[in-house]
Amino acid sequence: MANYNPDSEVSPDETLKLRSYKTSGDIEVPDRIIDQIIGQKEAVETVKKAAKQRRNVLLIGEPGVGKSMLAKGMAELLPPEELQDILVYPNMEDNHNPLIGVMPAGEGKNVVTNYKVKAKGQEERKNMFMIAIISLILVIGFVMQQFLAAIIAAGIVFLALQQMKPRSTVMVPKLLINNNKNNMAPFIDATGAHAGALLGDVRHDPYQSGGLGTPAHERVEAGMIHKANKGVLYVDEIGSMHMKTQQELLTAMQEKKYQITGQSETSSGAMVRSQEVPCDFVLVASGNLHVLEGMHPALRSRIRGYGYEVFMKDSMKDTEENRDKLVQFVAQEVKKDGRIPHFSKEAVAEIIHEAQRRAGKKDSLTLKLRDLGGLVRAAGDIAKGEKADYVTVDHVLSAKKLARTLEQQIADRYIVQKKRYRVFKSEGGEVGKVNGLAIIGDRSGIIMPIAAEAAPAQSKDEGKIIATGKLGEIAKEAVQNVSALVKKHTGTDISNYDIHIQFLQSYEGVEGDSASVSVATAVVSALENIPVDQSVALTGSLSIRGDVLPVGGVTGKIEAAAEAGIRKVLIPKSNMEDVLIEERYREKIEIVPVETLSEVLEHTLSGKGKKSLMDKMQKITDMVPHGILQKPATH
Ligand SMILES: Nc1ncnc2c1ncn2[C@@H]1O[C@H](COP(=O)(O)OP(=O)(O)OP(=O)(O)O)[C@@H](O)[C@H]1O
Repeated sequence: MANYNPDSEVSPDETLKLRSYKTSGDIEVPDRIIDQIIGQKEAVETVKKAAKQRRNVLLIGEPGVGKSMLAKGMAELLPPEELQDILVYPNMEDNHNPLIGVMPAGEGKNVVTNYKVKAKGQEERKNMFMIAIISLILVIGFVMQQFLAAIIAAGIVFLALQQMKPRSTVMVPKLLINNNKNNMAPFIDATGAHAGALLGDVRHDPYQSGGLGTPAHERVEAGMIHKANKGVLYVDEIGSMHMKTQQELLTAMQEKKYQITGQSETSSGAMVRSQEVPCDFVLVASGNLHVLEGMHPALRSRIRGYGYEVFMKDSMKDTEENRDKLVQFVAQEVKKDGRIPHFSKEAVAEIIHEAQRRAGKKDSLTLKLRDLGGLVRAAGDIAKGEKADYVTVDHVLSAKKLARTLEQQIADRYIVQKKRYRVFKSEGGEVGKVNGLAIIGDRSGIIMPIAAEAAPAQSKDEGKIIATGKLGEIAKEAVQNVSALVKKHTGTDISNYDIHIQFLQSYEGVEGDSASVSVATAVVSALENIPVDQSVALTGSLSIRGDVLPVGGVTGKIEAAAEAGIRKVLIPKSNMEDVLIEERYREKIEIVPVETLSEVLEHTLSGKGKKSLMDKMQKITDMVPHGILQKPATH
């Protein structure tokens, strides 16, 4: 039996249940949203605390890790008995300043109904009075046998009374916020809302005069801040909200009430300003780290001072217990979808395997569960299309092929295009040309060919490094790093040369940080005029000591290389445990871990000149006991 961990969120009984299931249908899904949130223990604890104390929360993290789920879960935890109804009444003394009434949830409707009954009674009494007068005129006329005169007189009196008929003195209030006392506290998602929707508005009235207009109080519209009263107001990407709107949001948060006025200055609604309307909400703001740049400093400091900030995780440790949570996740997603069949135990295991791959680092499971949920649904759809009773491993594997992300599709097309136009080769040798590897998006690998040319320096003083494009800075740094190394072991002084570096058809979204080993190899090849084996691709970051340092996304990169027909791929040794390539690629490609630049050159350079260069390097390494070309010392 698995060891029981006292800190665990799952009890031993539950653990057993999770392990002995046949399909995901046997797994119980918790009712509360907060209990459905997986792998974000600290964030969940914080939100529970914040709900108790009615504190604001700022959630920072990658997309699809459960930020909005946490906000919804928080709304469930807030006490519903505090819910209120809000009414807006006409103000007889100042039509432009409607009055606000607040009462316990559920009562607002009754108040409005009472007013409506009263208004109807008054109307009926007026109509009765009119009918009585007209009837009297007609009777008198008929008695006096003055039929035509009686009818004309009745008509005139009818029109006159209609004109003179005073407006009802009973004006029905408008139910601005209608809650049910059995409801949970409101959860309002104000992501991307403009000022009017967020802060409330007063509609424009084209018939303001002549008695045809709509009374001001009826034109008042509640904002999301008011609808979130006693509940949660959730704003994702808060940094993209207009500064002025953020400022108003802060005011509303501090005051817990906010007057409603017309947001458009040219509208008649702008003349109307209601009494203060309660908006006692808890703000849950979210976004990725960049969001902080666009966030109003005072709003941020308010949350920091009177609330909590949480950095959400994007992966969790690959333990038995956490795998169990993913089992629960699959069951949840199937239940939420409501149309797809449940997963067999093996199919769930395949989803867990995909979670390992997507984490991109060793012993981890991804927590980007929105994307993983997409895979669950895609596999479910395939099984449903086949009228299968449950989802099998094959369905998941087909879904993986089918449900490729945009970045993966771009990467696929890229490989096809680059092959067609021979931007890169996967065989033979070429001087100064290296098949680098890069990542676009989250985890899609692509081949990024790099070309280097070395020519004697044009200027007398010193050669130049000419690297263009978005990745130019990285290239320059790589060449600077490599220059000391090259000089040491080949005796060639890079500064006597102008070195041109080009990233061939590099794609805009490429993260080029891991290209420095490739750049260095291309430069050495160009300087020494030794071809690079084009059936090899490589990735790695180069230190000035000549060590190859770890990089991200190795799995995606290796798969892209295999897909492109490359036979051998060099990766930093310290990344070896992060490799989780799919079975079908294992046969296709040899993965070689490397620790130093000399190992890289050993595997990439080919043909004439290689041996003498390697010998030269060896000699220098022997001469420099703690030399830069040695393997790093292991302690
Ligand atoms: N930690 C989690 N536990 C369980 N399910 C999750 C988790 N994170 C995401 N999901 C699944 O992904 C869906 C989307 O998650 P959610 O909307 O909360 O992400 P988010 O972090 O708010 O993303 P974004 O910032 O892009 O809106 C959820 O409805 C749920 O199905």
